[in-house]
Amino acid sequence: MNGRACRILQEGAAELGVEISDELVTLFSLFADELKKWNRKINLTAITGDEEIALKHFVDSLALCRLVSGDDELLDLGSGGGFPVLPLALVFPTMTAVSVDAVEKKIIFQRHAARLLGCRRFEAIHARGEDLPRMLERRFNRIVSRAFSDIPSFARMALPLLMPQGTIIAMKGRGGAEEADAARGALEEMGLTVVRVTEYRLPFSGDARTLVEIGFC
Ligand SMILES: C[S@@+](CC[C@H](N)C(=O)[O-])C[C@H]1O[C@@H](n2cnc3c(N)ncnc32)[C@H](O)[C@@H]1O
Repeated sequence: MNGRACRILQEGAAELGVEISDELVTLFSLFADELKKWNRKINLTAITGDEEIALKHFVDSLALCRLVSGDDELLDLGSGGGFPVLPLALVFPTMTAVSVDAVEKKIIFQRHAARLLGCRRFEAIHARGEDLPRMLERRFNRIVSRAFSDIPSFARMALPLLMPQGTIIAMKGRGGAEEADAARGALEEMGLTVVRVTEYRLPFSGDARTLVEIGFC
């Protein structure tokens, strides 16, 4: 990752209240290089430039840091090239992180990247989210997704995997608050409610972002 991208990562994360040490910058840089290398052969992401990766994948994913912790058992549904789960696993090495995607080559990339980056408490599973409750006994206290599906479909998929005190967090762009409002009826039918909606801007670009937190009624 070039010098400007490293600055975007560190300064952008700092704006979101996340400190990225020089050691972590090296790991993120390694991650970006592998993402670019694999992306030439398999389609992982449309975001391919260093600065864009730093901002739209890394900093964007790290906005979740304010809502998760190193004690969490986190599940990322529809994680693609590993977002937001791998940046979170890097910042919180004690977090137990499980990543799921329906496309096997993306999961193979994530396993490779996690090994390279030393994310020991990370597991990537090739599956459809709908099939997970039949495949896994374990449950999670944070279930997250970015650019995955509409809120009711995501919540329906996450619900059987959620611990009683847990929360579901949807990372949304502009219009996330309206989407959360429109989802309230469907969520109530599942025994869920919107706990909090946080609107903010992505550093540097100023793009609108929304975090929608959902919990049990
Ligand atoms: C638009 S991508 C977003 C990837 C990543 N979360 C990100 O923000 O960069 C959506 C991902 O969800 C995966 N996906 C779609 N439906 C799925 C399902 N039912 N179960 C698991 N993964 C699914 C796709 O394979 C794809 O990688």
